[in-house]
Amino acid sequence: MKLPNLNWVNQDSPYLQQYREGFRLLSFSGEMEDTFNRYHIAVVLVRMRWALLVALLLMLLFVVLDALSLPEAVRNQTLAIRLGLMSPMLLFCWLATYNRALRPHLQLIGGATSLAEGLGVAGIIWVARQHEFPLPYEGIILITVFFYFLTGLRFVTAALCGWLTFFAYLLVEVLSGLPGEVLLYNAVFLGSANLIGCFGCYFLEYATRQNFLAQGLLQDLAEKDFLTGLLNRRAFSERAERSWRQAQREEQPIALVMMDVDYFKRYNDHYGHAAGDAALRAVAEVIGRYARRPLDSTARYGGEEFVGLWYGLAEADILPILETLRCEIEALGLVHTQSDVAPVVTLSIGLAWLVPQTHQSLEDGLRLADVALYLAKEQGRNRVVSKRGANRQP
Ligand SMILES: Nc1nc2c(ncn2[C@@H]2O[C@H](COP(=O)(O)OP(=O)(O)OP(=O)(O)O)[C@@H](O)[C@H]2O)c(=O)[nH]1
Repeated sequence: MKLPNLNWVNQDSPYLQQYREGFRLLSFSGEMEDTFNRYHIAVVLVRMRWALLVALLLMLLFVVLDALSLPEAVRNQTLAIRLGLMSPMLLFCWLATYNRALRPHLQLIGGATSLAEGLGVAGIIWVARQHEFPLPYEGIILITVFFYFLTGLRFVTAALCGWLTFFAYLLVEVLSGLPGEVLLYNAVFLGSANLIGCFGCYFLEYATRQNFLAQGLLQDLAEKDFLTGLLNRRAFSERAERSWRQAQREEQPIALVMMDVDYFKRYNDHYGHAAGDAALRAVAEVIGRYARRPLDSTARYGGEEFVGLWYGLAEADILPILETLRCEIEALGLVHTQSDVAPVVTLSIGLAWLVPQTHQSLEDGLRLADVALYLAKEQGRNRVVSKRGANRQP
């Protein structure tokens, strides 16, 4: 798959790294595999549901067919396998697709169900051979196609089910004394069905993984600042709006923070643009570590300016956090001989702390944070200045 403009994706994006590493063995590294599992289940869920429902209906059709056409001895045992093992497993798996708690385990449940179906058909063939009833073996090919293409099983699970069923069938026929040349033909047909299934299933899963990475890359391209990997201004505004409205509903305080690297123009002029970029990345890496909760966010606002939102913290709690952040930037020790404040890169921080009122907008909050930042610059830089919004404390 060729994706355009990957240069504009943040180079630390895990999706980009995985894309470059490749995934021929159908496995992603670390946490990404877990994220993919959730994505994959969401992608195949509807197909899986329908496949299981159709399989259940077909099973009922075969029950009727068996009841009408098989001799009694074969019929009883066959119906016991269909109604005692195969149908309940299909039903359980189908119901599991509707249960949120079981959904993460659908590969396992689907694999166990598929194997039960495969071994069930092999069992039915065994029963028929014991009573010398000429039952056709093609049912096992039907089941094999079902494993690979309809159940939504991933390659490894589907292949495991397919080949275990294949060997179970061979064992049944060998023990039943099927003539060698017939056995050879059947084995070649069933083996071919498995091979076709393996190829198809591999490429299906490969394409699903490609789509997953492409979606991740597009999302990074749309939401992340390509230099620092923090959220960009637009994505920040979206998230901040959500947090802002929630704070209005729940009457919770919000800390809106503007941060600006001190004397950064001089830094650029003295050390060069590349060094400036590296400094911005280092500063952003620290800032990004300070917003870990779901409603908090930090972003690059533009140039050497960053913005942050912390939800539900009292002013007395957010101030020490920002002070620690400021100290951590100083402690990076990025030498800046041109700065009037310190011999290293420093950060000025403006905090607007407020409980958003219904008449106030996010822009009002950001303006207040900007005023606080201006004061921080005016008062000597490398400091945190706080401005409280004109509202009551919760
Ligand atoms: N290296 C690099 N520099 C950038 C980037 N974006 C903006 N800048 C530079 O950041 C500098 C911002 O300078 P000013 O806005 O004058 O502010 P300052 O020099 O930091 O001064 P104070 O904010 O008053 O402390 C400019 O020189 C921009 O060229 C970037 O992505 N990379």
